[in-house]
Amino acid sequence: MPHIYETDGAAIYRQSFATIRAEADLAPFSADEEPVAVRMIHAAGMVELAAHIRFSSGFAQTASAALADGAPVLCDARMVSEGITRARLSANNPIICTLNAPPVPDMARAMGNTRSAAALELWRPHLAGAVVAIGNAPTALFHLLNMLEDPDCPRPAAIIGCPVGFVGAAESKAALWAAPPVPCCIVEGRLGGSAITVAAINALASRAE
Ligand SMILES: C/C1=C2N=C(/C=C3N=C(/C(C)=C4\N[C@@](C)([C@@H]5N=C1[C@](C)(CCC(=O)O)[C@H]5CC(=O)O)[C@@](C)(CC(=O)O)[C@@H]4CCC(=O)O)[C@@](C)(CC(=O)O)[C@@H]\3CCC(=O)O)C(C)(C)[C@@H]/2CCC(=O)O
Repeated sequence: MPHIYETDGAAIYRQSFATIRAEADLAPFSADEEPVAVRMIHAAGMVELAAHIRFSSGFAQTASAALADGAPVLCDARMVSEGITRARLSANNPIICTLNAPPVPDMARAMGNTRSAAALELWRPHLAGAVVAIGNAPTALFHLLNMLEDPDCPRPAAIIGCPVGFVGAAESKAALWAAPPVPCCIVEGRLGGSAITVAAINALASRAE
């Protein structure tokens, strides 16, 4: 007997989002934040994620407006940069991931840091007004926060800080949340990851359409 399953992509999305809205506690989110949270939950397949998502005041509006204005999206990993749905970005926004740029391994050795962190040094010319999407590397988020301690470092418009894992993820996000240099979104604790981060960008980009 062949397996019977839903084959209509739009119907699958409709059913997923209806399930999330029925099962997740979305009450803490504003009207601007809710579609972003729903899409992050969708990417994680986990309605309990809702309890760990935090938006600083004005984040969703600021990030959406920056995307609508053509802000670059700066990504820590290729998994993030490749996941962004280009068609949702109405302003042909540059999507930049410097992780695999040729100088990065030498820079990392010289800095005594990871490639993920060293790659952010190449963001400097693109940082002003950008939307930052960190979905993998805790060291990238820590390094960004250190860069932004310098008042001369250009400011991004908004930061999605959702690195995942057991070493530095919770701590880097707690540091961002404790003193956000610009509006930000985090997933508290060990949870996070590239897919959740991409989902947030894709939701914010859709709002800008
Ligand atoms: C310590 C690292 C962690 N990586 C995690 C999870 C995942 N990483 C994947 C992949 C394919 C990549 N991770 C690198 C970014 C690589 N990962 C690291 C680093 C060693 C250090 C980062 C940090 O601690 O901040 C980092 C290398 C570096 O020097 O910066 C990656 C570049 C490694 C590589 O392939 O060379 C690569 C990114 C590729 C890209 O997209 O551009 C995973 C898919 C794991 C796998 O391959 O099995 C997975 C993806 C998770 C996600 O959703 O993004 C952690 C868990 C973040 C971990 C840091 C914390 C910890 O608890 O260990």
